[in-house]
Amino acid sequence: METLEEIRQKLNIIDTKLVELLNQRAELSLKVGKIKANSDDIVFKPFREREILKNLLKQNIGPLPKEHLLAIYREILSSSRRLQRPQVVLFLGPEGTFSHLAGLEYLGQSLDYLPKRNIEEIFKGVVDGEAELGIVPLENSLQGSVGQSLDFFMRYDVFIHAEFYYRVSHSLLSKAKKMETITKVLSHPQALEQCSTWLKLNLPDAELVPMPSTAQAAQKVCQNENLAAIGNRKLANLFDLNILAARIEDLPDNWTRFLIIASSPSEKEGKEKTSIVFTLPDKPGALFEVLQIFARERINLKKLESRPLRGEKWKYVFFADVECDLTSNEYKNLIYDLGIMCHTLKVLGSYPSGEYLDARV
Ligand SMILES: C=C(O[C@@H]1C=C(C(=O)O)C=C[C@H]1O)C(=O)O
Repeated sequence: METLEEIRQKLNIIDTKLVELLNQRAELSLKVGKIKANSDDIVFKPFREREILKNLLKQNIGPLPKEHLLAIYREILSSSRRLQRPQVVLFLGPEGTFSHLAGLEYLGQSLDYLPKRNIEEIFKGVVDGEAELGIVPLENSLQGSVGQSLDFFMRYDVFIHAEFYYRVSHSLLSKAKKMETITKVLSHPQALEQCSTWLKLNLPDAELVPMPSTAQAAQKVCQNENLAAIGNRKLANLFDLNILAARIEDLPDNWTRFLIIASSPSEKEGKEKTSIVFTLPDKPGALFEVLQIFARERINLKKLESRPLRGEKWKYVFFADVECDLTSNEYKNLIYDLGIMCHTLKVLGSYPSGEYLDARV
């Protein structure tokens, strides 16, 4: 059997080779960066990245687990983008929110994450060029759409580049080491609600205190051992807290869909989903005609939601996701027909269909 010393020597040799290869890769990223610098092309190419990850998974014969390979590569891609150009991404703050943690997992650590106080500031910042990218929460599998995000797509000139799904799983976090000392539990009202059965069973006497975000709750409980916060388990690292209980949500299959937005449209090919917003003339069959076009072309409608049209009472704007690339040439005539049927029509962008990132891994 090999001795520990021998194995360590082999690891050293492999690490040396890995560093060499990573630097060769970085050289190529810098070259790509120079090419992109001569155009107004954005650096982040989600479709290309997904192809890379897919191919890697095919080649991986183990024993490295798939999740580890993906996590390592997400950081390699993050660094590659950063080498091409410094990248700022706006998210709904403060630091430690689900938006922030989801973004870190999807886009990696090499970006500058800039917190914003509300969703509108994310849209505004992207349009004004304060950042190349923004992360916006669009909908939750249990609670439905984030109405504000839908509304701002109507009002700001931004494009969707990618979507991904992030698991919402809650932990009980505290400076205390045991649950017995906890007298108050702090969190965002939705998180408290999502864990209400667990709380009744395990901390029936604790006072529940609503906070503006799970991240602010985690920050606050650092002050006192009698307090606990509910939020993502990663907040434990961020705020140096203990995880007293994990996966305490009542319904475990809880996911939030996030979108990555930018101020210019996405790359040209290989996209699987398209989001549009439209308003309709006030006449019988107006929505039916639009849906009929999709049915005729055998295009699968993944989402259709109406929202009040700002400034015009009892008028509505529709937000739809379809399962095809409406920006491709193939659908030129269809877009033309839709344009005639709709009062206003805006194609928000086409993008690859999203991955499910499991924060519990
Ligand atoms: C290198 C590129 O830019 C980015 C980085 C990638 C990489 O390091 O492989 C892939 C896609 C882009 O998000 C590219 O566009 O090919």
